[in-house]
Amino acid sequence: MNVIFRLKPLVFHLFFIALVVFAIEYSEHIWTQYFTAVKSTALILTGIAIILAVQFNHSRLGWLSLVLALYAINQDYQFLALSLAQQQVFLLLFLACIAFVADRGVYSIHTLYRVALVAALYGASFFYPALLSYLGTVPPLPMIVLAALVFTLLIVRTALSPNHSHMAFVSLLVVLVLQEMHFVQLERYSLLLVSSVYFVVVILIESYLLAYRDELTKIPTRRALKQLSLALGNKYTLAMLDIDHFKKFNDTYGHDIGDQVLKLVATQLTKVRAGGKCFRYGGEEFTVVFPGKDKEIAIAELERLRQAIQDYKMVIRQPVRKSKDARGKAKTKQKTVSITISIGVCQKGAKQTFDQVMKVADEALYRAKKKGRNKVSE
Ligand SMILES: Nc1nc2c(ncn2[C@@H]2O[C@H](COP(=O)(O)OP(=O)(O)OP(=O)(O)O)[C@@H](O)[C@H]2O)c(=O)[nH]1
Repeated sequence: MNVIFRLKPLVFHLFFIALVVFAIEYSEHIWTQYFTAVKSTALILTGIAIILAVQFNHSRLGWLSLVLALYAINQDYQFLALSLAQQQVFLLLFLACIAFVADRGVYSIHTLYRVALVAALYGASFFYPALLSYLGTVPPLPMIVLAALVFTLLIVRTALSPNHSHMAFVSLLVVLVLQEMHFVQLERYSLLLVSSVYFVVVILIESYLLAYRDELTKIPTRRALKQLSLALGNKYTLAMLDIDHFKKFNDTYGHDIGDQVLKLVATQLTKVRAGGKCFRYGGEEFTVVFPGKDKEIAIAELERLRQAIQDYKMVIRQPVRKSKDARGKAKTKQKTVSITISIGVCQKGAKQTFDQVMKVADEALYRAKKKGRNKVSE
């Protein structure tokens, strides 16, 4: 179930690339008159994709753009000395490998490793037909089998680490297979156009998420809160939330369990109703903003959240010191703990700036702590 949830954004990727592919395919007859313009546009966009990939540390998408550009240019100049089948094998193998290496800076030794990888895959695809005839199998079945294998690998990789780059690899593979099966018939430069537009979008989305979404809790960051503050009207209520005795929790159970607590609280906060928007302000502090809402509505909702977090029983596994089970593994015991949060609320007053509203909410939070914690204060 969790795996399906992780792969959910892949549907949007496939939908987006299908849209771009079919839009280009169905307008290709118009474009053919301007083929030189299509070529130049595809190459320019590939250049932009590569520059963005290098700039925003998405080198794998940069490498993929470069390989696709070589694949397209090879149509005119045949410098790769590979048959069509060999080129397809090369692309499939490259997709499989690039998904399993990390994004690395271009000005590092890793660039040499990537060049070596490309050279090794070139060799592998060169000898692929010889290998097939040695094994006695007949194309094109092995190509489809290879594609299915690579597809499985990419899906596993995406499920393990569901980022947009991995989803882009899967989507591109789907397009290549559809192309191979003649469901779509894009010119190579049109394919390059599709992939470069797609990669630019993916790099921009990834960079946006990096800046505006918290890596640990996956909720918007303080920077996103600042952004929202510029768009808020004159009426809103803001709450500052802080986990109680979090330092003690960290010291007792360790930083990893502390991180789990942060994730748990964030998950509960994302269930906020009444139009509330939650943010990780920093450390163990969160902010919830209710645009257009009076504080009475916000307080009722915050009370509900406070109660929900208090009622949630978190199970912690702790190693029992020096005890081992029959297989020699360290024994663990389970413990259930409750987390509580304190909340300070402020409704924007006339002429109050966003920073002033935050300051007042922070002072209210301080009072909630003083009153014994696990409280909403205004
Ligand atoms: N595990 C983990 N701990 C963090 C993170 N960010 C901040 N902290 C810890 O949060 C703790 C904050 O502690 P304090 O500010 O003293 O507050 P507190 O212990 O919650 O006490 P009260 O707020 O008074 O109830 C510190 O120990 C930080 O190390 C994080 O991302 N992960």
